[in-house]
Amino acid sequence: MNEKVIDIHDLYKSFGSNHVLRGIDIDVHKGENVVVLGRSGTGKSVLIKIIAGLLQPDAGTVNVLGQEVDKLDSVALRELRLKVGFCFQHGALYDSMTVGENLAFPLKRNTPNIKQEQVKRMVSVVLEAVGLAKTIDQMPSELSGGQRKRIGIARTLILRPDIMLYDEPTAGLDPITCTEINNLINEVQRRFHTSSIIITHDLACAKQTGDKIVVMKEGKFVKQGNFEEVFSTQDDLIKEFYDYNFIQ
Ligand SMILES: Nc1ncnc2c1ncn2[C@@H]1O[C@H](COP(=O)(O)OP(=O)(O)OP(=O)(O)O)[C@@H](O)[C@H]1O
Repeated sequence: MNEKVIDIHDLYKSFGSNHVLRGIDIDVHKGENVVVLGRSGTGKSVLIKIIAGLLQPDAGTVNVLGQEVDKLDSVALRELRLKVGFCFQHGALYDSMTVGENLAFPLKRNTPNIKQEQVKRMVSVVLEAVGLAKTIDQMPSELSGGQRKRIGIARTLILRPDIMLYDEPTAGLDPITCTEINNLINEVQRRFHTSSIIITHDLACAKQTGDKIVVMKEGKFVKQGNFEEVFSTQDDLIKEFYDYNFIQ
């Protein structure tokens, strides 16, 4: 786990007078799952949008897979984005397409000459990887919340990204389904050798998926380490966060 796939130093981002990120340092090594834990509005989504090149930083360096994201031209940025998979909170599936069509869509858009046979094969590989092979002809509206999340992950995986960015992967799910999604995140890490940033305010998700956890408050990281290291502290900020999750 030595190679760094994400290396961020002294990152700042404001929207007008709203100073969202105030000097963030973070690195993610190859094959590592890093959880960014923080309450609503602390800037977690802004952070991963900057990593994905969807937002520009105001100051600091953002190196992703050896490239400075904010210095890339549009062609290079597009290429980099293919290697950085963004799993949106609500799956972002097209309601008018079947599951199979939803999965084929990013493949066809990014590799226009791809053969239909190969599309079929890759769709079935990712569907099988998320445990939903039987849903291929179903519409998204027929799926449960947990199934939609799984299909959202499959749709990101189909482009075989090196990095997965998960935005609140367990939001709105019951505890058992949360555990299933957390297991899937770990399975994706093992099977597809991805490195991940998982942003969440769910402590169970952090505990189950995080090789490293960073706790974010008001645009800064206030603590980092493995779960036990982070939560063994008497620090009021951390205790407040633990209490907020009601798992003592
Ligand atoms: N494009 C934008 N323009 C203006 N302000 C923004 C923009 N994106 C985010 N913000 C602001 O940045 C702050 C942090 O938002 P962000 O979505 O990163 O929080 P979060 O920690 O991910 O919270 P949540 O868990 O609720 O998603 C908020 O005050 C939000 O209003």
